[in-house]
Amino acid sequence: MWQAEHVQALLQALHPSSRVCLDGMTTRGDQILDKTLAKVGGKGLFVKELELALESGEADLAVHSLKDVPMVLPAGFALPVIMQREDPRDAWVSERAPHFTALPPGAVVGTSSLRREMQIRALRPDLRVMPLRGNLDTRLRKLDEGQYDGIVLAAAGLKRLGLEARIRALIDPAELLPAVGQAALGIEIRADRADMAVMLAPLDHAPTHLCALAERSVARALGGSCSTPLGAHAQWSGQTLELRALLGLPDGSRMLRAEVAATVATSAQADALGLEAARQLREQGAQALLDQLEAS
Ligand SMILES: NCc1[nH]cc(CCC(=O)O)c1CC(=O)O
Repeated sequence: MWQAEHVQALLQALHPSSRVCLDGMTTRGDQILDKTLAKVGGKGLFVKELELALESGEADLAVHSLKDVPMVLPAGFALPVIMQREDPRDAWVSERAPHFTALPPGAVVGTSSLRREMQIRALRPDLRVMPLRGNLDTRLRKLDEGQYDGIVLAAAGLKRLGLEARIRALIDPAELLPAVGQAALGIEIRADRADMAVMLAPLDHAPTHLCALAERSVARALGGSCSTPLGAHAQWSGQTLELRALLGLPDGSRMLRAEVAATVATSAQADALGLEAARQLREQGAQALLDQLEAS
């Protein structure tokens, strides 16, 4: 809702003679909270219901956390706008230790993300990683009740909801590579709504958009799902796009890394950079890893 209200306010300011209305919806991803996302399975858990509203014309645009948007959109939909991203890092929230690497042996870390679990266990195989789901308040409450020694979640969500004070450490992407699209908002429309694309265009942030395309390209090329332990993070430094990607097993026993950079000005070049990262991962045996993940 914060994200939708944020876009509503920006759009309303851009188009004072229009009325921008909010139609709050929940999705399967919001409703099913007793399972990890990897176990709920299926693509588009956080977006499908919104696409139905776009399809029927009940809604003109849908605001998503880009992280939750599948790498391939269903036919007839488009994602013309990627907004400037918040802090893309993961955050460490704990009263017990200044960082998860400083926890005593056997301590319990909460996260339901296989990407986070893999990277935490690679650095600290002795820690116990336990499932943690629910909205931000629920996750913080479970921590405060003492079920975990610390939890890891996206810094962006905490910052947006004014909970930044809970952050004990912002984790360096070199230690914990963020998810594809983390901390960026994407706006989805029906592909035939050229009128909406024009109205929304000023909300797009070109550097974030290029980063997001590169990150999404590597994930798409590997053909994983939300249960694939995959991280990808791009940074734009004026002209050069730097992209890092990481694929491995949830227990952290195997991790493949790619790092690529190129001068990027167009969407096609950003896509190509993602493909190059995927190629590097495949060269190191990504397919065998993906097959092993699929079978497990
Ligand atoms: N459904 C998971 C999800 N999708 C987006 C965010 C956080 C905000 C963002 O990355 O934009 C989260 C929660 C989390 O990872 O802690």
